[in-house]
Parts: sequence; structure tokens; C-alpha cells
Amino acid sequence: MIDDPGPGSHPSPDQDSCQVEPRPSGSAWARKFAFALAGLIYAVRSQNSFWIHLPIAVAVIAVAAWLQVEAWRWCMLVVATGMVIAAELVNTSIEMIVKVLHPDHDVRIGHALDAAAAAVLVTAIGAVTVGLITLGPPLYQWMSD
Ligand SMILES: Nc1ncnc2c1ncn2[C@@H]1O[C@H](COP(=O)(O)OP(=O)(O)OP(=O)(O)O)[C@@H](O)[C@H]1O
Repeated sequence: MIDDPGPGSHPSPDQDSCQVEPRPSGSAWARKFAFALAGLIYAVRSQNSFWIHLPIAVAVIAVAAWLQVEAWRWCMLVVATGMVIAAELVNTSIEMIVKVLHPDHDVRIGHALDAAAAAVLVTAIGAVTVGLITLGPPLYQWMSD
């Protein structure tokens, strides 16, 4: 029987083969969720970018709740905010993998890291645009009342 290393630990190369895995059971799904949650917690604690993203996300959610916006506005805000956080997680993952696998300076690695950072920037610009379009009119309405 293979020891379960738990979230935050990783299988050795011989365990990490390309065999077709059996359908995950309930506890296997719980383990997958625990690994993902561990990754989220680690990224938030180690990346100062999240110290900007998360307060903004909380503020947007608070304003939307306070204004009691319609469901479609909630959907837009949740998707836009989720995309920024997801892009930041992928960017964090790429940065950390590069630091382990290729810590030496390489122009191609630089381009790859820049592209990953650009993905975060693009989603952030999109999220700001969505925020203005979805929260702007209800905020204006509230100020006019
Ligand atoms: N190994 C490398 N080779 C070439 N360029 C690199 C390399 N590592 C970093 N860079 C350049 O430095 C930039 C910043 O990379 P880095 O991984 O330090 O991002 P950061 O967001 O500043 O990291 P941190 O999370 O440590 O604050 C990259 O976008 C890239 O242009």
C-alpha cells in the first residue's frame, strides 16, 4: 500500500507515472480538494500580490452586497474576480516551478514569466472594467437618490 503523504506533499517520480487512474472515490475527491486548498493557502501566504487582489475582491463583494445588485451583476463580478485569482495562482505556480527547475537567468524563461504576469494584468484590467460597468450604474443610482 502506498503511504498517503497528505496535502502539500508530492508523490515520488515512480509513483507519478502516466497510468490511467481508477475513478476517484469520495475520499479521493476530498484529498484533491485538500491539495487544492493547501495550494491556495500557500499562494496567498507567500505571494504579496494576493494582499492587493484579496482586499479588492472583498471590497467589491461588500459593495455588491450593500447595493443588493441583481443576479447577473453578481455573476459578472464573481467570474471576473475568480479569473484574476486563478491567473495569479497559475502565475505563482509558474514562478515557483521556474525557481526550482531553472533558477539561472534565461531570456526565454524571462519571456515566459513576463507572459504569465501579463495574463494576470489582462484579467485584472478586465475585472476593473467589469466592476465599473456592473457597479457603476447602481452606485450612481444610490448617489442620485
Ligand atoms: N530565470 C529567469 N530568467 C530570465 N528572467 C527572469 C528569470 N527569473 C525572473 N526573471 C524576470 O524577472 C521578472 C520577475 O520575476 P519574478 O519571478 O521575480 O517575479 P515576481 O513577481 O517579482 O516574484 P516574487 O513572487 O518573488 O515577488 C520576470 O517577469 C522576468 O522578466
